[in-house]
Amino acid sequence: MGSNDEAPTYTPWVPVPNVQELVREDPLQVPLRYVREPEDRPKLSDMSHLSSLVPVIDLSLLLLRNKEELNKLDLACQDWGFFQVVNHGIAKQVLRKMKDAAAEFFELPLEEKNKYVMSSSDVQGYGQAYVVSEEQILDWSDALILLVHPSHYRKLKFWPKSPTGFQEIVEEYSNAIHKVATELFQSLSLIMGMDKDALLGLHKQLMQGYRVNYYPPCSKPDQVLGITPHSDASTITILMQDDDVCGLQLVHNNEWVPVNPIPDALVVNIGDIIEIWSNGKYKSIEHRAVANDTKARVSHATFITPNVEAEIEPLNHMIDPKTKQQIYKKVKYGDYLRNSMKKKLQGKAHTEIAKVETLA
Ligand SMILES: O=C(O)CCC(=O)C(=O)O
Ligand SMILES: [Fe+2]
Repeated sequence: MGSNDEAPTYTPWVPVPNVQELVREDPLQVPLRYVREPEDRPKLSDMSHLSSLVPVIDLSLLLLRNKEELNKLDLACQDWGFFQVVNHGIAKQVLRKMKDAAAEFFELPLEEKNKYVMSSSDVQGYGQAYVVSEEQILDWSDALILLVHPSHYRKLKFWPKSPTGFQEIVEEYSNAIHKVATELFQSLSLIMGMDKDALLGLHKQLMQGYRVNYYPPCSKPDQVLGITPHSDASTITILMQDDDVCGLQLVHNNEWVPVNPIPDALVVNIGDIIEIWSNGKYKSIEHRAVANDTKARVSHATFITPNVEAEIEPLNHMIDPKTKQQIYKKVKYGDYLRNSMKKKLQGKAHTEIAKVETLA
């Protein structure tokens, strides 16, 4: 990791094939290194009725400090670690422009996209992140990852110049998401028993990363995963999904529950850092994406995180005064992030570094 002024890098990654290109060459091939163990394969039976259970939060009500909505948020963070946000105030046109620009980018020829290819020692750029060994089973997806805030972390050489206006729309979309994130932080601060500005302050200087995931269609969707089950090493993640292609699933009561898109809504999930600050009261839930055999899916994840220099530990007032039991210990966010990025995605394994060891 570099000094305070340099963008985090952390890697190196093992280079692997471009999945979109594999499918372009032969839509029927599914190389063995993508095939999951039987117990990890998705059941593609229709579970979409469960999706309606995922909480839906109205941000305009949160901004009015509506008690019922704050209560709903509290339960969503405890029971689900996930919710969909409606009335978030971002113009449909901004969402549309971001979706169109990203879709156009992924349709470019490989040599054009490879102008922005992630080098093996970086987290920014176009490629396949979290591949750390030749042996690991690979995800059925490609991604473009950009650090957006703080702005001196931006490496503009990775910001696509094509399609025209891509950089401007990333900026506009990211600013709009940033506003939603800070508004959500106010309500999260309140339900965590703090002053409305407390969470933002705990970030020191907030970092924001943007990751566009591209999941090509797969001829054997029941044998692969678009993205391996994981929790996010963020404070919160704000995800924009396609309006008509499903794929995201979360764990709830030991079942994989799909999070089907509500048009123009945003999906928010609680990341590991809120789980740590709240000493486990609010959960960073494992999620994954499944592939389908008909249509490519694109998702846009914005990771909001503390500064690499910020020290993270359970908030005093969130530790039970009777038991004083602390699940997590103090960790520097940069160390936490570096640890999580040098491992393959594997559920919540990367959170162990912040756990208090318990005597067996
Ligand atoms: O594509 C999705 O729905 C999930 C993406 C995701 O979990 C991530 O980028 O961390
Ligand atoms: Fe995620």
